[in-house]
Amino acid sequence: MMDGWITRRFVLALLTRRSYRTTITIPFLFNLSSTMASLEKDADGFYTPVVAPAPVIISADAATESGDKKPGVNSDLIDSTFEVTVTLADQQVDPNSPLYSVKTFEELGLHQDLLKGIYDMGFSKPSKIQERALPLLLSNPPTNMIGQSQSGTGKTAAFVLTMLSRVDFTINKPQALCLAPSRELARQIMSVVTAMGKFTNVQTEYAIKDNLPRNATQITAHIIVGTPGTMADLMRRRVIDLSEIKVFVLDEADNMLDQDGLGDQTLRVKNMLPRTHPVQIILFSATFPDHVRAYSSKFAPSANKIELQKEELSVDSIRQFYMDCKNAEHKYDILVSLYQLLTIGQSIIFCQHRHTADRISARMTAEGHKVASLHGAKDASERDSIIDRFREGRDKVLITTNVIARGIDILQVNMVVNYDLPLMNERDKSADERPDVETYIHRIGTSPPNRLTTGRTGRFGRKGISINFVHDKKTWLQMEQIEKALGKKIIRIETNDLDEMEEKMKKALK
Ligand SMILES: Nc1ncnc2c1ncn2[C@@H]1O[C@H](COP(=O)(O)OP(=O)(O)OP(=O)(O)O)[C@@H](O)[C@H]1O
Repeated sequence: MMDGWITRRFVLALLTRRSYRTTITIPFLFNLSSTMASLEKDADGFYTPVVAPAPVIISADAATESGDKKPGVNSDLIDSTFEVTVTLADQQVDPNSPLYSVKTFEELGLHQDLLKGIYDMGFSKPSKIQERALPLLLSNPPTNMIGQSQSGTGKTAAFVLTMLSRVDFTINKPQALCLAPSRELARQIMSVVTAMGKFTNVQTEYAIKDNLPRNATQITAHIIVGTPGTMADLMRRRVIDLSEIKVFVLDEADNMLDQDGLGDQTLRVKNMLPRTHPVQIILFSATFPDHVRAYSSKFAPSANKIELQKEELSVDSIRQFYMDCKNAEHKYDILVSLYQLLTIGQSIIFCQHRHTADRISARMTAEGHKVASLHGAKDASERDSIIDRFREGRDKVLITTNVIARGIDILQVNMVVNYDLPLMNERDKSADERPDVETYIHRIGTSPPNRLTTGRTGRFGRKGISINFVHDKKTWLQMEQIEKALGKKIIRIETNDLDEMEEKMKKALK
């Protein structure tokens, strides 16, 4: 299913392409209408529209900034063509107030220890989304936030900074909770918490499987990052004292709220939050399909909304290829023949099933290739060491399932292979064989290498390519649907001409 929002953006982008390149701003009428009407789930589980107040929409300019770069830092993140749309919850306030935009971290009035942490991470100034999101996230009284921007635009840093700045370090109780869809992503987020909080006294704890002893009685850490099932369990057993919780963050929020996926667990966590005082709810994701978008407004009521969109979304796109394999077995042969290319940088191979990932990795290993496989059936410590080895570059090829399709930030990854295309039925265990376009976007990203970052490939202006394997009419049609939804041609590469294949790919990676 394609997010209509992205399709509309695409059409709009085509119509207004010149404007995007200038400082002219374009109010997003489509978004206006989608935020004005939210949906409510009725007893049968269907969504019906309820009318919400019209938002005030302000747009930041779309100018590309120049100069003021700190060499060696992720400057693409800072200097990018962009469009930010802010929808303020409080319609009485002046949306053009400079209070709602900052150009430096100093303007945010952060504690010196936090500023030190930020600079120590090499950040010289806020990214585009941070410029607009941070003043809103940090303002008092705390207001909920629903934020959407592509992978790698600085969302994690924004919500981590919010959690850290709201913690009272003199109180040894949990004060911020953050949920992510996988332990790998929770660990990645925690690494940002510890890096940014390096000069503070922040205490942290994981709420991920097998991290705490079963008989753990009390967590006193200030910030807890985890996955929804384990977080809910620790809350239910009162291992987490909730009395001082001030912030509740969902990363990859659309995934976390999806009724067919983690939605129930996430809701359980939310329902256990204290009602004695307000808790700031922060939702961030790169994608918000329409049905989740509506639900998210109920989950985080009266939220400020912020969206950042790069002009290239779905228009130019990352280099995407497909290979027409003869049958399922031929996919394996092709993958093996790609091995040299896969190890130029690092690669992630996505499969539909855990057993496929294991089978391919066992066969490739037996044939002398060095690959690793990671999926949800592996035990916790094994998962940690596999992703750590991959992060450190000790393994170059990772064969996996959708478990790490979202949010994993590994700079060296420049190739993604969709050994199996992502399908809707992987999300909801249904018989729905339509392609899952959101997951596809998360797996590979969809913009060209010159955007600030993409999904797993091409982050920070590095080049990246994706290759889709199709092997019959059904898979070909599924890929065609993805192609149509993204509005970008996926180029065929012959599977019988290895030299041409290598040449094309090397050229794409240059
Ligand atoms: N202000 C900044 N200046 C420089 N680098 C930054 C800044 N903010 C974030 N980064 C870096 O940019 C990269 C992407 O940021 P971050 O992980 O916060 O993005 P994201 O939008 O959360 O991505 P994803 O959707 O994939 O989780 C990280 O390596 C981070 O350290």
